[in-house]
Order: sequence, then C-alpha cells, then structure tokens
Amino acid sequence: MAQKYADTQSEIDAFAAEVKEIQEWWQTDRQKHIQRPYTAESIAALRNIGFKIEYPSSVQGRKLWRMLNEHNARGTYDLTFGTTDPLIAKEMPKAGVQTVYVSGALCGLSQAAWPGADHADYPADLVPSVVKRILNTQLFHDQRQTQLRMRYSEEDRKSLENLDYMLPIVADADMGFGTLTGCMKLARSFVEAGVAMIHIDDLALGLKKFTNGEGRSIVSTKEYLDRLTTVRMTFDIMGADTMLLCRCDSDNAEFITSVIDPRDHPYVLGATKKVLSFNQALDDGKQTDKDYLTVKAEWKVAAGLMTFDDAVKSIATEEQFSSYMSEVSDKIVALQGRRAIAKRITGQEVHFDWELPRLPTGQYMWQWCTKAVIDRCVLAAPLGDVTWSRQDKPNKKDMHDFHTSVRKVFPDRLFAFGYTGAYEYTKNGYTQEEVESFPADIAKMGCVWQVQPIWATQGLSLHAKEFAESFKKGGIAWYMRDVAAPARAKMATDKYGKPQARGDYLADAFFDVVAGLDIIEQA
Ligand SMILES: C[C@](O)(C(=O)O)[C@H](CC(=O)O)C(=O)O
Repeated sequence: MAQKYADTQSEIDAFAAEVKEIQEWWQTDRQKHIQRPYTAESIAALRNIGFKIEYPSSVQGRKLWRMLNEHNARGTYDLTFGTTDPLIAKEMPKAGVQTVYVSGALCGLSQAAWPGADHADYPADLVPSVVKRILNTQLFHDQRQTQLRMRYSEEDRKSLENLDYMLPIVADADMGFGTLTGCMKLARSFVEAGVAMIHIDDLALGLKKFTNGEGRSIVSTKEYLDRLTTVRMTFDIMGADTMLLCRCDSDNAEFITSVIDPRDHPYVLGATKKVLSFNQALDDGKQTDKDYLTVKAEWKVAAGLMTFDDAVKSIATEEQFSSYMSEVSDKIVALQGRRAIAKRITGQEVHFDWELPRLPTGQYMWQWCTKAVIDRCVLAAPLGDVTWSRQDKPNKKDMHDFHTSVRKVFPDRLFAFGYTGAYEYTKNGYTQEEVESFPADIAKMGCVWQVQPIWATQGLSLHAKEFAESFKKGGIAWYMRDVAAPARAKMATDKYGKPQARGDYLADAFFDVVAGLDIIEQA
C-alpha cells in the first residue's frame, strides 16, 4: 500500500511546517490586512499537504494588488470595461487599459446555452470558463510576441510590439451560487481559471427584479459575511493570492430575506398600524383593477411602515428619543432589546410588526440608507481586499459619505466603482465638467478600479448595428475600403510588412523547433 508518511512523526512535522508557512504567508504585504475568523491550523488541516500548486491566479492577484496600490498612492485609477470575447480582451492592452472585466450579465446574455437577464442563473462554471479562455488567449499572445521578438535583432525589436498582454482579469462571482459548498467550488473554479480578482455580493439568489419598479433583495449580514469567508477560506486552502472584492448591493435595496441577524434590525421595516398583512392586501387587490405597485404603495401608507427606531420617535418626546438612541446607537441591539429599552424610557409598548409586510416570496421590507451600506461594508472589509458599493444612482453626497466613512475605519481601503449604462449623470445633478472629471475625482476617494461592466450591450451593439447597416448598403467594396484597409493600416507589421499579431509565426516556430531548425537571431 502506498503510504503518504513514513511515520506519524513525519506527518506531525509536515503539518507544523505547513502551518508555519501559512502564518508567514499571512504576514506578507499582499495578505497582512486580511482578518480571518479561523486559524492557520484549520486551513492546514484542509490542505493537500506536500502537493503545492502555484496558480496563475495567484500571480495575477499579486500583480493586480501592486497595480491598485500604486494607483492608490498616486490618486489614479484603472478604467476598464466588460467583455466576454478573447479577441476584444486582446486589444485592451494596446490602449493602456490595465485589467479585463468578465461580467456575469454579459456571460448570461452571450455565453450561456440559454440566454437570459442578469439573474446569475447560468451554469456556475460559465463565467470561470470565459475567464479561462481569455487567460489562454493572453498566454498565447504573450508567447507569440516573445517568439516573434526573438526572431529579430535587438535593433529591430525596438520597433516591434512589446505589449503586456497579461492583464489581470476581474470577474463576476455574483452571489456565490447560494450554498457554502457551491460558493467554494465556484471560487475554486475561478482560481483554476486564472482570475486575478472576483467579486461576491450580498444579493439574494434568484430574486433580482428589473422592470417591475421594485428594488433589490439582499441577504442578512451574516449570510453575506459567510459567503465572503467561504471564498477567503477557499483561497487560503489553495494558497492563492487571488483578490476578493466585497461588493455590496444594499444601496437602494428594498427587501431582505431574513431577520436572523440583529445587525440588520435597525433597517427592517414594520407596520405600526393595525392592518391586514401585505399578502392579504395583494389578494384583495386582485379583486380590483389595481396593479401590484399601487397596492403596495397604498398598503405601505395604511400600515404606517417605518423602522422600529422611527416608530419609537413617533411616540416619544425629543428627550426620550435621544436617551433611547444613546442606548442603541453604535451597538448591536436586536429588536427585542430595542423594544425593552423603548418601553422603559417611554412607558409605552411600541406597536411594530415586521411580519405583516412580508412579500409573497417571503422577504421582509428593508429601509436602505447610506449608513446601512457603510455598516455592511465595514464588517465585510477585513475579509476582502477591495470594497464596492454598487449604486444605480451615484449621487454626490452618498458617494462622498460612503467612501470617507469606510476610510475612517480603514484608511488605505481600495474601492471599486461600476458605471451602470442606464444612469444619466447630467440629468441627475452632475454638470458636464463633473462627468468629465468623475473618474479622477472618485479616484481621490480611493476608487482605483472602475468599470463599465456591460459595454457590449451598448457599445458593441451600437458598432455591430452600424456595421451591419453599412455593410448591407455598401457591400464588399465598402468593407474593403472602410474596414479592411484601416484595420490593415493599424495592424502592427514587422520589417517585411507581415502582421505581427496573428500567430502564424508561432505555428511556424513549432514546426521549426520540431525540425531542429534554429530560428532565433543570434545577437
Ligand atoms: C456588474 C454586473 O454585476 C454585471 O453582471 O456586469 C451588473 C452590471 C449592470 O447591471 O450594470 C451589476 O452591476 O449588477
């Protein structure tokens, strides 16, 4: 029988060495800001001891970490866009874009066997598979470029392309696909695919709504932190320096799936009047011709919907309310505790019922505010490397308050920011000048990684439509004149006029090497 260890002592020694190595790794510049709720011993016991793999994901994670910290030190940023196409990703370094983003929404629309909206309902290995194809394309072009350059003299090389094709890839891990083991497998697939950073959010699986005028549903703080911890643990088991971007979708969220975590209690909404449940109101509404949103709006008013703290405020004197707040602010006080404090101070039972507003799908109603988002992001920060509060409508004050508040707790915090294509800045209080300087302005707040995630649904669609129209009209003559000729003119060529970036040379080189031919120019 093949034995792993000669004796128990060798196993003890190997385990101790593994623990020491993990502890030392956690002290490196790349890792030392992370606070884990588990020990190096727990991780070592979950590892394949004696079988070390260095993942490309780790190399790219360290590269991205350095890059983003340099931006942070300079107050600058990388501005990138989402793509699922390796051929597009290959063009990005030519313009100085420093990272490639693989969007879940785009993968769902363009890469899934059965397309759909941004529900993260595609197979869990879909986004990792796109990352893998892009990484392989980067490796191919890097290899091709090296081989091509090595065919030329030092002098000739000065005019040849010398691109860093290995842009770190950032990818969308959505809500981690639900279960703890599902999340672990997803994180593992991303590391194996070569991603530099993934983001995990606090959205509820399967409950994203788009057009019915409702906000998002988030999970409890505990569930969100568990997701992040699961990813961190997976990276640690794999020994990977892959980065974790803690994305939080609480901004403008309207529902929460559970009230299990007292940290969420200040923001859960309840009925303060004696009314029928929202579900009952919906059933009754079906008998009339009122639509869902009207029934909801009317029910909220009838129910006197508010947070528990606001309910206290509505019955307390100013003085009573301020002593109540001094007992509950900046502490974790569950609803039960809040009720007892309010009763002691006001002498009254506060009428508040958070069960009545529950949706047919079970969620509770939730009052988002910037403080709620800050609370979550501060709790999540120690588990990850970068923070992103996803905003549909990034208004100036919220942007400022959010970033400065998180930085009060974590002064060097790195942030990400996503530009949603639907948001019109100039119609929402930004001047044209402010839009121009927006990326640079938010970089000063620490937003070092900025992305237009779904460019393909706007930019690529626009180009494709314009191309199709012109091609239909102008035919092949138009194509030769307006597409092929400029594309050829822009294509880098060698001194013999041959295009550099296709890979023909590399294929020839394989033949040459196998045939024993030395094609490297000797300096
Ligand atoms: C980043 C995102 O998760 C994506 O899938 O690309 C989307 C993009 C969008 O809706 O604009 C998101 O931000 O939810």
